[in-house]
Amino acid sequence: MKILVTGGAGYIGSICVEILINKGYQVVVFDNLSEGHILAVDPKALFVKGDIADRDLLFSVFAAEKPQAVIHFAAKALVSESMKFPSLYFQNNVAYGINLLDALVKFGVKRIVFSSTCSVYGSVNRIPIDENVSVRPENPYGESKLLFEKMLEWYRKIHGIRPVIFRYFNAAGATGSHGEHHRMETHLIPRILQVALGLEPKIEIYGHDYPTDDGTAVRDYIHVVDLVEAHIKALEIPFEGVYNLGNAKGYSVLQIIELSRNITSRPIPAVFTSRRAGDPPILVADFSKAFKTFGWKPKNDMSSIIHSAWLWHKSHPQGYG
Ligand SMILES: NC(=O)c1ccc[n+]([C@@H]2O[C@H](COP(=O)([O-])OP(=O)(O)OC[C@H]3O[C@@H](n4cnc5c(N)ncnc54)[C@H](O)[C@@H]3O)[C@@H](O)[C@H]2O)c1
Ligand SMILES: O=c1ccn([C@@H]2O[C@H](COP(=O)(O)OP(=O)(O)O[C@H]3O[C@H](CO)[C@@H](O)[C@H](O)[C@H]3O)[C@@H](O)[C@H]2O)c(=O)[nH]1
Repeated sequence: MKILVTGGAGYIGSICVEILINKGYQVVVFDNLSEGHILAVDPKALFVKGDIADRDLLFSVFAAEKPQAVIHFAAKALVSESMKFPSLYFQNNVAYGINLLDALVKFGVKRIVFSSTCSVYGSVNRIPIDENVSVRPENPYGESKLLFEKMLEWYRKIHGIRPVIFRYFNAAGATGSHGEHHRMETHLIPRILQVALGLEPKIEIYGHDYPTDDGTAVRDYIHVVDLVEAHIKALEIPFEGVYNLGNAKGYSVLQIIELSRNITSRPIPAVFTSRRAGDPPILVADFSKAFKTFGWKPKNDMSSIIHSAWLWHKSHPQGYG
């Protein structure tokens, strides 16, 4: 089976490509390298440097390669950036995405797996969050993902596309060869590990007045390999719909720092600063719909997530260079 992976040079996409190739899939990666890295792309995949804004190039790749399914990771994916530059998010994640949806229709590709996010929920009263909780995004990033979900639903009704929408909670962790490397790293775990490696002096904790046990924000971290397993199931089993993917366990920023100190045996200095705009206080998944529908559940706990990330950061202190 041949799969087109948009954003396959990025963090989650490159690990998905690695695992797809190991399982014997043929893979075409389509990525503009705005954030991803060519060295993150498995050499057994066909790599096309392109932007999903480029409708002609995208259509020519569909015509030449005839993929049977698409996994759509390509996106701008930072909550904080979206609070400064909403236009980037609506353009990249919504407007340009229309080219991809039209390509599915034109070339008769029915299957698309879409990377959505728990940011569609915003601040919620009920924890853990299941898929029936009302969606009220609190940042343009979450809104842009919700808009793409809605477009998928219309293409499903009108064109018979069979979408699977995965709302990931916080992806983290690494494989032996692939890990998280963003040019301007903003994510909590890689930043903590940069401090552990001595590349940064301290970790800033954004906010200590949240309505949580220790006052810092709580997230549900999910191992990237567990996320990828759900995508493989979506290629192998004909289910559709919207599914939360998380660990169903919340960890505060302080708890993540403490666990990282234990795992790395490094001191990891930390300081409190103000809240980051757009960040909800608590996001924790109820993933029982995914379990009931296609038998998915995460295998990795918080310690193994941080441990795998630590091994990768130690062996790749400059990431992909
Ligand atoms: N990392 C998380 O915790 C998380 C959580 C929820 C959802 N997601 C979603 O998962 C997906 C992957 O996230 P990630 O953390 O790997 O991000 P990433 O930034 O590492 O990867 C995104 C990739 O898409 C590429 N890209 C961006 N815009 C493009 C365009 N217009 N045309 C072609 N390529 C383009 C980038 O170069 C990059 O390689 C995103 O859609 C993100 O919204 C991520
Ligand atoms: O230096 C830092 C970095 C982060 N945080 C906090 O740590 C938590 C996690 O932040 P981060 O790792 O940046 O992830 P999120 O902002 O939660 O966003 C990620 O997780 C979302 C799902 O929750 C995805 O949709 C996004 O694409 C992905 O970037 C948040 O409360 C941040 O305020 C800090 O306190 N200090």
